[in-house]
Amino acid sequence: MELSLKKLSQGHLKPNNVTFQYGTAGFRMKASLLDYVVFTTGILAALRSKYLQGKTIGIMITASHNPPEDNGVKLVDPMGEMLAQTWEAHATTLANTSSIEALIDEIIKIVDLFEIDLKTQSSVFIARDSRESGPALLKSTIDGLNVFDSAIRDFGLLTTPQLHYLVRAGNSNGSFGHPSSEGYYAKLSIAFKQIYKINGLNNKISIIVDAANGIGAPKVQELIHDNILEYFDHFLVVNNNIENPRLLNYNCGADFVKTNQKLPENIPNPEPFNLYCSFDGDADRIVFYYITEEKHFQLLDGDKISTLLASYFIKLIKLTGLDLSVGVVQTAYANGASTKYLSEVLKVPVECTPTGVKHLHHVAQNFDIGIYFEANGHGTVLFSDNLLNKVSPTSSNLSIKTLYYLTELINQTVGDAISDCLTILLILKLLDNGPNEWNSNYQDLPNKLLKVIVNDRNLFKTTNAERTLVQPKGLQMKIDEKVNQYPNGRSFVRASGTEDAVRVYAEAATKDDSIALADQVAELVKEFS
Ligand SMILES: CC(=O)N[C@H]1[C@@H](OP(=O)(O)O)O[C@H](CO)[C@@H](O)[C@@H]1O
Ligand SMILES: [Mg+2]
Repeated sequence: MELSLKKLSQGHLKPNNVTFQYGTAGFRMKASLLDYVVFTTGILAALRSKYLQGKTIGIMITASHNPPEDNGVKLVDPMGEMLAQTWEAHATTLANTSSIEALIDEIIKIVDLFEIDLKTQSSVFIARDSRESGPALLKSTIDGLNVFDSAIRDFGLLTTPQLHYLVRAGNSNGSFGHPSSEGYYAKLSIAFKQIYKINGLNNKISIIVDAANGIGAPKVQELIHDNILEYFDHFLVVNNNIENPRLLNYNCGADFVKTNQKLPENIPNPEPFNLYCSFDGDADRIVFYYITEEKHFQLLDGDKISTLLASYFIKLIKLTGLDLSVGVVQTAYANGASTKYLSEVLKVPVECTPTGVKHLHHVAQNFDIGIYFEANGHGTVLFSDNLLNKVSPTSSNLSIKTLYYLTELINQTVGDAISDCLTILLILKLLDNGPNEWNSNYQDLPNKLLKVIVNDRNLFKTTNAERTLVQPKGLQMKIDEKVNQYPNGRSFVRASGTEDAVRVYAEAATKDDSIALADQVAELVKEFS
């Protein structure tokens, strides 16, 4: 190991004065700083695979919705989940070693701690999004993997959820689907066709997809054009230019639409009540939207997606006659009106977790149907083994059959813009709803999200799923005083896990109040930092 490490580490140096942290979504920052990080992450992926008796681990090189000059890397565990939290610290430690000797020491510590048998062959699947820096970072990652002579399959350009699917398929002996892009398309499109056909749907589907000029563009086109185009009246992908990497996420994409609450660029002649959706740069997030007769923009975000899914699954479960639990998991950023609608109207249990899909995913596993979405559109539905044992494609009950195919259509490893898109489009048809009916189930409370730059965001510590500050001392009390001045007021403050900033969220009965409350809380944050 030492010899190959010395040889392979040449050219990969830790930049001075930077501290790396495996955060909410792996490592993410300016691509120019990442060479050493991807090298050490390659090493860690190989170690993790060896530790798990040679099961395949995934490496995704992406910075999602960040600007084109950024990049990042995250690891995928064998069942398609995010890297186990206990290993995040080891990823951080390796990335912060500042000499080969220190790196060797840390590797040996991990090998000893987990009693890893280095003779076990490691296996890794790797993919990247469309960023310009991707190929060079891929090469450095492979150098890291080769320190331990890993079996590597490079899948080239993929969406993040495709890689999650492939890793799980690669570890599941065919029971999850074929471990190839074709296997992914086949699984989704077969389920889509079956749901459409067995339910006797005959209205065709229309959708315009804004793909953020990211990798979702060619992938959703491949899936739909090659497999299910005959079910669409109108299917168009805009912002589909991945040839010019500078356009990625620029004035388009899920994050732009959610943050600015307006149409992305390049939507041709927007028509009232047409349904649109936006992916983010690596296609693991989706938000929908439409415009009204008066040309008002209406956002159907992660909270609206959750509520649509919950109301549909509650109806479906009744028709199956099965005894199955349904629950929804949100974060503190979920609009208060959505939480109220879910618990008071739909009467489903709603859980709140800290930000980051790994937290939501974990809690969603407590239900037979665990629906989780962050407000920004990242989420999916998980189905329990109990449920999977009760559904079958050969059932004589149409609802049980439909439920079976939904478990195939929905990517249970992670939020998946393409899979979520197909699922929502079908559910709208099954409920015979248009975007306006979907949007009418509750009205969002006006809200405002702000970023405050502070000297040290680590001073801000929270509890109660990030809704209450415990540090700096005294700040929470001041926030509560402000909140109490506004009808339906709610506000909380937390340090971002992906950016060097503190986020302030506020909602209130009117737009002006939500802005005023956010501004006042932001002022308090500055005072206390
Ligand atoms: C308010 C917000 O949207 N936060 C995002 C953002 O996390 P922060 O820890 O807030 O920076 O990026 C995460 C990773 O993509 C995503 O999971 C999360 O929802
Ligand atoms: Mg993303």
